[in-house]
Amino acid sequence: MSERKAVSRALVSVYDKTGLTELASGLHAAGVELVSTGSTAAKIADAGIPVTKVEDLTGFPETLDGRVKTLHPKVHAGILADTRKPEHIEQLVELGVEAFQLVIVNLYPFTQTVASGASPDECVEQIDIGGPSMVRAAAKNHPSVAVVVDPASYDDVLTAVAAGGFTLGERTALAAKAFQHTAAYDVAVASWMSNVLVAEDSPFPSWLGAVWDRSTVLRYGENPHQAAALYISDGGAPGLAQAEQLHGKEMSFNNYTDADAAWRAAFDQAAPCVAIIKHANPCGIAIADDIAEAHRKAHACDPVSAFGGVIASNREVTVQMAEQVAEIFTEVIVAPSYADGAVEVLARKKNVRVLLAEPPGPGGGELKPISGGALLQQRDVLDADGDDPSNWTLAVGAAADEETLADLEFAWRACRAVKSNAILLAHDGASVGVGMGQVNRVDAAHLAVQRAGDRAKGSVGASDAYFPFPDGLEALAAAGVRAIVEPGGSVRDNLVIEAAREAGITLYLTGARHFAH
Ligand SMILES: NC(=O)c1ncn([C@@H]2O[C@H](COP(=O)(O)O)[C@@H](O)[C@H]2O)c1NC=O
Repeated sequence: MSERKAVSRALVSVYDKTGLTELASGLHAAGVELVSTGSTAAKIADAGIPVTKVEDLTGFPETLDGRVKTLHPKVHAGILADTRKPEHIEQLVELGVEAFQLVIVNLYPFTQTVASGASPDECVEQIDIGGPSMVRAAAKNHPSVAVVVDPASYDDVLTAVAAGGFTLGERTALAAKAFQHTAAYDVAVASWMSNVLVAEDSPFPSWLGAVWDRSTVLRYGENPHQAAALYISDGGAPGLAQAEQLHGKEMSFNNYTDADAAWRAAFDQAAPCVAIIKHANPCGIAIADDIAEAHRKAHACDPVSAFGGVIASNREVTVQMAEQVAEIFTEVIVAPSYADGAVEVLARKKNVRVLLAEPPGPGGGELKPISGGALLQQRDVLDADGDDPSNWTLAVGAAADEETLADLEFAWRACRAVKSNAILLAHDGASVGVGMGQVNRVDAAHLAVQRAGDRAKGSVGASDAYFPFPDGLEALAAAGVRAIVEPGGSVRDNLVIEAAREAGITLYLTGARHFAH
């Protein structure tokens, strides 16, 4: 273990004064001399703890509304002197500067000020300059100085000081944290400056900076030879990545991607809904008045594929639903809450991962890496005019009755959870046949019909994009599908509509498309 470096002098300058008095009192009791800025020094002094004001150290008043407080060689030479070098120590003596071994700083609340809707001038005033300068200086000089940016670490600071100071390993880890902190701060400032303050006629930011914190190292990635980890975005809306695991084996990479798809699919429906996902595609989606019933219907769509599936529920999981799930080999179940006793029922299976998550947040951007760059798009949400049946165009056939229209709407919303080319057949609020991920639409139609079997007859169908030729619609009609909803917009729409007329089925056009690749 590396030698500890004793702390005899600390510079403390904090905006967030949480735990400050206890920290200062502990440091003072350990014989550490304290130097502090304006209101930090005032709070320490009010607690009866001796402290030197930075102005007394520099002989220069804090000025320009606090824009200049610690930006002074007497402060920065004291932080930056590499005390491993005798010549640095000699220079400090010549200049009458004393070294710091500990720097404790937290920064002006820039992000919170922007979020409060403050004016540009007020936001600019909350860009901390002196603080990051001290933090970066101390972090650079970690062989000689320990730097602390998080009030939650104050107990550890007092423990380390009492133990004779920080080890080099501890100082290095603190320095890395400190640079992460200033980098994240600068990402926030740079994003605001370049994308908010500099007005540009584009819905997309001219500059993208992101901060991700590693949450968990996963056992492996999509395949066992791929290493993988889960990261959480700083400041983003909470979702599946922050889910609390209530039971079961460690989540895998594929569990996360499937659970994410299931989560989105379940919340695409307003009624109580259960989505069962395998390999990012639904093998069952259903709605019902009761969540256990929705699960029964979703499972019935394709019980073979639902084996080892990932289940999402958009309502509290009841004990009854848990009893049903416990009968089936399930990899993951995710829900916004669990009724008393439901987790215990699920936990009868040792391995099933039981997750509690916040419902998916609204809209936002979606970043997709490609070689050499990334694509950014708005998240696909089901709120286009064309997603509302009252805006659909009846292209041909008898207008759907209330029940049929409800099924068509369910199918339309469920279909967008299916990888394209996608055809989904539904009956009574449940998928009965799903044709997913085909490289042409007619094959997706055949697959949906094949999976539905006898259930295709009398069902309704949804297509995530238009039929480029009549053949896909004809395949559905031949299997007995009685009403279809699709975006329309093909140059051959007239042929598709004619095929629907000949088959005697109802065809609605939405004008909206929901590809999922
Ligand atoms: N200008 C400076 O020289 C300067 N030095 C330190 N600060 C910040 O002032 C705050 C502490 O000030 P006070 O102790 O007055 O509350 C800290 O958040 C610190 O990061 C400064 N403020 C802004 O840049």
